[in-house]
Amino acid sequence: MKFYSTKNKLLRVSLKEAVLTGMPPDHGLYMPETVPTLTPEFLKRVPDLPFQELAFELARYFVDGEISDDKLIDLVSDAFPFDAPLVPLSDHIYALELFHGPTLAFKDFGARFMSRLMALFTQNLSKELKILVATSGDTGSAVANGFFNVPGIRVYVLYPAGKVSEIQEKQMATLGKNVIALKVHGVFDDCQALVKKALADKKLRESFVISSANSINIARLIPQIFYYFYAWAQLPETKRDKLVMSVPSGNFGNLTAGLIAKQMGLPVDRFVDAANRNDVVPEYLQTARFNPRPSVQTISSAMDVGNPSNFDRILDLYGHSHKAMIRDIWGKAYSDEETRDKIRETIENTGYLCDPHGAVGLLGLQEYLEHVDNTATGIFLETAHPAKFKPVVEEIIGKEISLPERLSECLEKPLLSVPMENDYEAFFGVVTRNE
Ligand SMILES: N[C@@H](CCOP(=O)(O)O)C(=O)O
Repeated sequence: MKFYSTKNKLLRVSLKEAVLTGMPPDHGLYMPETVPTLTPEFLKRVPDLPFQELAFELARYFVDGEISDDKLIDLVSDAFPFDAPLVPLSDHIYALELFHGPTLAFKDFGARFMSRLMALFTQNLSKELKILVATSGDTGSAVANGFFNVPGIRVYVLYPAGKVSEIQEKQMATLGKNVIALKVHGVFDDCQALVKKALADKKLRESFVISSANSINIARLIPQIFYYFYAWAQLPETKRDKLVMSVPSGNFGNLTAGLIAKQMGLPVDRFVDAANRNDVVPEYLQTARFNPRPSVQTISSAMDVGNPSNFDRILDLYGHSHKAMIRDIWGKAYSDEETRDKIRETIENTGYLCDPHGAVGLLGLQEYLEHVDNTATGIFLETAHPAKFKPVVEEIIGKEISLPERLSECLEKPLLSVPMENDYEAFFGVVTRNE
């Protein structure tokens, strides 16, 4: 399988090159040259496959010819020692819990797969690999955890000062060693712009091997395809025919992975793009105008993205046709007030505690099922554990929630982050410094 740039379909590279460079030199994004189509026989087998086996079977299409089956089996077994259970909230609404990994967010799927892939691809590399990552909360923690202590790799995590939860900050900024946390005076989009500028910087590229662990890197998206199939497979057979999946969205890597899964043959009728007040994509879906703008802070902070990177991939998947895109995606944005009410109402009515991101997903799903199509079964993605947003969630439900042990461990440790201005020269200086 080769990967092309969304800016130039003639530019084709191997998976290794796509993963180790993160982004094509023309500032596009890498896409698989063909989206593999699954046979009906394969789909029939999917419900019988444990997650790791399903991950192996699906990953094979993308790593074709570059990683042996033996190595790939080891990679997926090591990357995914946790589950992604589907939890019913009613007879037609289900939560896909993606927070059972070490940092309690869906980003663990992408970060752990990617770190192992990169470790394989850099085995004979004489230089250190520098991974640059911008985060509004969850990516940073998952990447820091996934790459911590990996020999030959140094990670630079850029996060916006004061705009991630206390727990997220502790998760990414207390590790030290090969994980350098940079607390940037700015918003997430500033961090992302610094990373993209560095990836395109010829001077840096000449001296170092540089890549990104954000969802601009195709290695983050491939493993996210797996859990869409796994979710569908966990539904009772009678409910698998007409499915709607609601994806809380920020940088749109998660939704892009779902759309690729649909093109591969996942029987999903439509996706819901559930957004917070950072609503440039729902706005595009409604108006056909894409108007990126600075992000605003919300209680679903990991989705505070004003210029989502993966929108270009979604455009590419639909041949830049708005008409084609809205056949597959319906989008809506929700306020913090609506998110708070949804968390409160859901725990009161069903006993299920959503995190703010999952609550946005549930809001979108319920509105879709009530007003667009009431005959479908719905799954919303519960992307993070509610304890990651403890103060916000406790204030909403009016009672304390306990912290899973793997979260409380890092709370005792001191923050090691380095403050940094939103300034490329400052970032360049940090990345080029000899540690
Ligand atoms: N939601 C993100 C923002 C970065 O997105 P990514 O999917 O491109 O890594 C976060 O939690 O940091």
